[in-house]
Amino acid sequence: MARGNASSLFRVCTKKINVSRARVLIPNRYLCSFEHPNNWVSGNFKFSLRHDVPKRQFSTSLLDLFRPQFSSRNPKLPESMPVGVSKCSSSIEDDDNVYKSGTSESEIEELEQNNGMDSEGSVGIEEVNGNEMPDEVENFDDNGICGSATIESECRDAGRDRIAQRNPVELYQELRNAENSAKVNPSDWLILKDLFGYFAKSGWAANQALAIYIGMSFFPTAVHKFRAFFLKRFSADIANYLVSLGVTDAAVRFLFPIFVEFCIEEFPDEIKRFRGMIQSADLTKPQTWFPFARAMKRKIIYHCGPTNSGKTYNALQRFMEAKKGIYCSPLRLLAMEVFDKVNALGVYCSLHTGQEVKYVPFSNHVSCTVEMVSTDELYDVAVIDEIQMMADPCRGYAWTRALLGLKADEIHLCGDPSVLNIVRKVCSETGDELCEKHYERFKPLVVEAKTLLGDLRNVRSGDCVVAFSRREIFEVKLTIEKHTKHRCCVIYGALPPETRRQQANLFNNQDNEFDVLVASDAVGMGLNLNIRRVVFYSLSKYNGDRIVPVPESQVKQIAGRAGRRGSLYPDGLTTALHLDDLDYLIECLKQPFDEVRKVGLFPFFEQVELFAGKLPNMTFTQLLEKFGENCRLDGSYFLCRHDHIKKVANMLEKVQGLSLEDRFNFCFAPVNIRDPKAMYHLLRFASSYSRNVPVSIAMGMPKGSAQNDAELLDLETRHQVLSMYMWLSHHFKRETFPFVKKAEIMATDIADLLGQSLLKACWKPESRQTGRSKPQQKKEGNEKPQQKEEGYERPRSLIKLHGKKRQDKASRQEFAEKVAV
Ligand SMILES: Nc1ncnc2c1ncn2[C@@H]1O[C@H](COP(=O)(O)OP(=O)(O)OP(=O)(O)O)[C@@H](O)[C@H]1O
Repeated sequence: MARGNASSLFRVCTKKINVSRARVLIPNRYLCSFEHPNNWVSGNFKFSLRHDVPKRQFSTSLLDLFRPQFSSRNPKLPESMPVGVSKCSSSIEDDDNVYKSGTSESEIEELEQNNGMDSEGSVGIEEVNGNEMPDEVENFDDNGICGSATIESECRDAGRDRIAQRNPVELYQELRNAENSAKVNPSDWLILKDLFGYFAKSGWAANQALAIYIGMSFFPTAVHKFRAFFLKRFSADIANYLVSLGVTDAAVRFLFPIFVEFCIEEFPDEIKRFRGMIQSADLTKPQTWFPFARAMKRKIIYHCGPTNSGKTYNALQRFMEAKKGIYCSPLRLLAMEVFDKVNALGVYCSLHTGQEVKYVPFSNHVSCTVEMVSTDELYDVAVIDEIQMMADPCRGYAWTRALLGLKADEIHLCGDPSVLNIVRKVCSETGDELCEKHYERFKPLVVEAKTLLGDLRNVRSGDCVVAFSRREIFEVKLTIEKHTKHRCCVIYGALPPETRRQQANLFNNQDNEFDVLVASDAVGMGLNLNIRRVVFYSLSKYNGDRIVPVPESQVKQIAGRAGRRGSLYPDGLTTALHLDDLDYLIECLKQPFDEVRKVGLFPFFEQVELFAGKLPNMTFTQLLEKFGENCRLDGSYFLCRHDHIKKVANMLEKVQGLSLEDRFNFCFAPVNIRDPKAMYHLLRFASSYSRNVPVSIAMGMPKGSAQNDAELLDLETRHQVLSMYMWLSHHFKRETFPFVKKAEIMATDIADLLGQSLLKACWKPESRQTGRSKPQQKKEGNEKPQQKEEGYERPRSLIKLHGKKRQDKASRQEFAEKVAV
């Protein structure tokens, strides 16, 4: 089931044991529901409990309310009302699947025979008309002559009306008490059978069934059993009525309340189970998860502006003035920077990241990564940097948690305006006071129209060339160093923070030949760099699935790194390598920030544990899957992506002896899931941990710095494994990870070796996964990648390709129109 779909399906307000009111919030815009039998209103449909039904959580007496709407005669119910059969669930299977489970076709065949049909299906009985002619009915035509056909049809209509108006609870009781079904002719029988097939596929009915906790996956089985029940017991007048409606939404709507009664009686266990599961996957009202923060009177100060406008500087001033403060960083690297900077200014500050805890004696301040924020401690001032990361598909939940849960009198948020509106909304829900401070860039960013004309020999001192893959970064470095006098530092995500800092210092320092920086998008946050000009090598990147244009917000963030106040180059410039990309670059910088409508959430372990209690015998991976499908969220939140968590969970399924909590925690370990070596080590760590034996590092130090790219990749992996070991030692029993000190030393040494290796790196890059080629961009038309004689492949402008595609389409259309004329 689509996650979004499931998440907002319904909310049921319960009152003690009985449900007094159920609100069905169905994302189907066509779906109408009712508050009053006689009012055709779109809105919520109310379930009211019969008080005479003891110990029942639901009753469809409430459905009396909307019985009239099921009548085809209800003038307020348009006959052709779009019921909006939605693609509600993958579990609404096709007919075959539906009827495979539960009662078999042979049972239905038996019923067919009971219904007077021989094996060939021919009629062997009289036709049934269950409606007795009402005595008082007299029907005369205009000439005063009694017309028997008219009377008959009128009587049938009256009978149908009676059925349409009847209480579904009574109808259900009648069905239940019936011993046999009435006899109908084969064509009517087929209609009835088809009707149930249609019912099982009805998105409307499946969605409505959720209100009584019949889950999407159970719905087809429930309908199937209901069909068997109904076909064994229906009365002639019900059959007549249904046949008159045909295989239509109106017939489904008529049957639905009877179906509800049937489900409540037949499936109490399934209903209870599903209800428990849904309630335990409730992520609505996340502000209520932090009662202590809610009890405080917090002041939120939003420092809102583009990059390089002094937001963090001002927030940090308040942080340092406070008696007790916390700074929450998006990166380990930035947490380290603030830790160093603040201590250097004489404010004792500790450091707390996933991998390390550096406690500075007498410190009241802490610089931490946002995931490590404590929502138990009290602070005077908290700073949450890069608050727009609340909308990050994977890590957004950490910012949301920090904003909702921090117990601080004053919380400073630094970020661009994209989440301003949603922060306003959150503050109105939490009751916090919000104060907005708007900033402008110190100096405007200037776009250089000339570009590098596709030639990397045009780089200049102070340039930062931005590429979006490790391979491209090394290709660019190689080319620049081969064909110019410049030397390049590199910064990319897989490098340890220490190495990134070392490379940044090398670049910032004017007393060496390293005057050009080649970096990935990792340069967009955290580092203070003396960049004169940001040059985009390309404006497209691989998003894990395919190659896409770099999002505007990211282009802005990266370009904004050029020209920092107080640096050698206070005036920032930006451009692209190719002229083709210039338009897109300008467009991105011109665009206002997109407004974010939803921010991330992820359940705490306790929530997953509660959920697991409702679904025993499920693997952890299945649990995560189910949680994702069934969790409920308010409109301003989304459930963060957890593919990587599921991948780790899946790998760890075979490890016996891990508790649910262990599994949950292991899944958050920082591991590159695309690196098989790192995954292997994680599996090894978990296996040792589960056996309660000391977890060994089982990895030696390399002999020296890397001589080629394969060795460089190996160093990167080794550092990641050590970093993971350190992380685990802080999240699990320390004694099980006794070699953490050794891991720290090794990690520092490897970071050094990486730094040394990068200084002399002049080799062709390799792929981390041997045998897996890099995703190829599909060739368009006759365009061939231009091969520069110097030996690097000219990156093709995806933006231009998109433009060209549009142009081609337009000219093809034009041509087709001309031909048509
Ligand atoms: N009032 C100030 N006095 C001195 N230096 C300042 C002042 N304000 C900002 N700076 C300096 O300007 C640079 C940019 O400031 P800051 O990092 O606060 O910007 P920002 O808007 O947070 O940017 P980003 O979003 O890129 O982090 C920093 O080097 C900072 O030290």
